Amino acid sequence: MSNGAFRIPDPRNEPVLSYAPGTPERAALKARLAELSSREIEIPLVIGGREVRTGRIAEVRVPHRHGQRLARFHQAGPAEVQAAIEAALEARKTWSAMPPHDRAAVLLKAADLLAGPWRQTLNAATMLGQSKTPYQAEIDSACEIIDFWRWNPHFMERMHHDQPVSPPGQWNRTEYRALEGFVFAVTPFNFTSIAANLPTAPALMGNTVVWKPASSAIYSAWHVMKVLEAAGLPPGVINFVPGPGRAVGDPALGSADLAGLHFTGSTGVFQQMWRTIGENLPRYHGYPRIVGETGGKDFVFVHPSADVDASATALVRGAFEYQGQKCSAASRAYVPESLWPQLRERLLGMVAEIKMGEVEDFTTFMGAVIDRGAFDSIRKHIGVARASSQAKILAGGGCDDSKGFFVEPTVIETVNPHFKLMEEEIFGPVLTVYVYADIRLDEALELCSTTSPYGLTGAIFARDRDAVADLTRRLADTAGNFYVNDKPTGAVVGQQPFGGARASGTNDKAGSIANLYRWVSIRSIKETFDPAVRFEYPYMRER
Ligand SMILES: NC(=O)c1ccc[n+]([C@@H]2O[C@H](COP(=O)([O-])OP(=O)(O)OC[C@H]3O[C@@H](n4cnc5c(N)ncnc54)[C@H](O)[C@@H]3O)[C@@H](O)[C@H]2O)c1
Ligand SMILES: N[C@@H](CCC=O)C(=O)O
Repeated sequence: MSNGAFRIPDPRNEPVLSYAPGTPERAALKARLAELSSREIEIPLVIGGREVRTGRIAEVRVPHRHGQRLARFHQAGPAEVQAAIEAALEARKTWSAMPPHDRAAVLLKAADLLAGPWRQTLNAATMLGQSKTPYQAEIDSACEIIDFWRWNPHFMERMHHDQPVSPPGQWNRTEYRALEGFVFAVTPFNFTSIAANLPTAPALMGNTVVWKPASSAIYSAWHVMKVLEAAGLPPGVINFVPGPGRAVGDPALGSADLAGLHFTGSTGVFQQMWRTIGENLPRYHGYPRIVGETGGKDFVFVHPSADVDASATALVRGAFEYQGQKCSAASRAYVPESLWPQLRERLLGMVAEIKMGEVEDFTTFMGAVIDRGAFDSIRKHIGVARASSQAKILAGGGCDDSKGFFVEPTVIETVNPHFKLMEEEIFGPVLTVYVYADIRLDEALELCSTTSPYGLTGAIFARDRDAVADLTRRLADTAGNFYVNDKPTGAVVGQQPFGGARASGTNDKAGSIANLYRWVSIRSIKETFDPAVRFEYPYMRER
């Protein structure tokens, strides 16, 4: 493998299109939505570049109109996983040896295709398959993927430029080799961009990948695969193996050739996979790299000096955009009693204006939650609040699954800072607020820091600079992505590298050089130009 000599085009963030009335992108997106919605497709596995049909079929339905089937997809089992591993190992022989700029070119071209002719296909697929509004689709399935595919090549170039010193007579080199084996990428339903990044970041570094997308996001994942193929990704570099978690996960994690796991999803699944890897350790050729970004119980902490309108807006956007199904979503808030009457009025006023419905209606702010399982789990959590004397539902609380999986934006106030809904990830449009006495600010900060096991995102609102500095320091371990006077969602590649610690993951920051370092096995090469030809050292001489 050669590090090559090349210069990657300077990355820039893809502009977010507005989709305002009269814009060409709005017309193009509507047309694509109509086209995709009008026909059902069949989705195969892709192993070694070949489509594979297993006949073990599952369905993709539109979450906001579950009577509509979008696709039927074939599911992998152990035999197909084994075939995918073999295809990955075969492809590794040429892909890992390919000059890095050639590998980068595939992603750069895919980014251009997505910024251009493929943009509305992937946006429409994400809207239909995952119930995202045009804006939520645009920031995810267009801009964030394009950013990953432009910034990661730039980070790879920076990495390759990091070389050791060479004293006279020597040349020391650092070679950034691919891991030996295959990388298993396992992706969640809620971000098409994460589905695109988890297999492609290791692939960029020369690895070959077995990719298991989430069953509830197969439709957009399939289109990601098609963009990559259109960009010239060679067969076998990324193998697409949808299927039930364990049916795909167990044989992949049990393979002696497992070199890495690139996971995003829930904390429980990640911990189970880590345990399995630990148990399988004796059979692996090496120590698999484990990168996992998982759940959150993300907070907004409002200081008595905060701007009320800005705090309320951040709570609404942070808690309810994409139906609260972001790992970064604001799901607990700490508000001082001095501001609560005003803040509650602003918050509930905005919530009352939220329109929820079919996302093809461009006036909606929220769509449906992903599936029956999510709907039932969120409804159960709301039921806990309804049944408790320690909590009061201030807005929303309604759930309706007659046509789609709709859950109203829900605001709950609790007098118990350890109420279940202040501690557990719900992954739905539910915000729980704890009102603290202004004079007990210190205690409230301590609660904020220690209440949940997670450490993903958090936001503080304050105008007083001393307070900003103090809260930033005191909440240092609470969030891998920390926001001052902004909502805790919406990280941008190249601007706010994303990831959390504590139970939220390994914090390897997707879309950053830190993440790419996890997908290389460094070789140090020392070349001596004038090698020693006698074994004695000068101190051994008599004179
Ligand atoms: N921290 C982050 O960056 C981040 C980003 C997005 C989502 N998330 C988290 O993801 C969760 C929501 O996504 P989800 O519902 O898709 O998560 P999930 O854990 O249910 O599923 C994630 C993936 O793991 C697969 N899976 C499940 N069991 C498996 C097994 N035994 N072996 C192999 N694969 C298995 C699933 O099929 C899916 O592809 C939330 O907890 C959210 O906070 C975190
Ligand atoms: N990176 C996204 C969250 C990804 C998790 O779901 C954000 O910053 O809102």
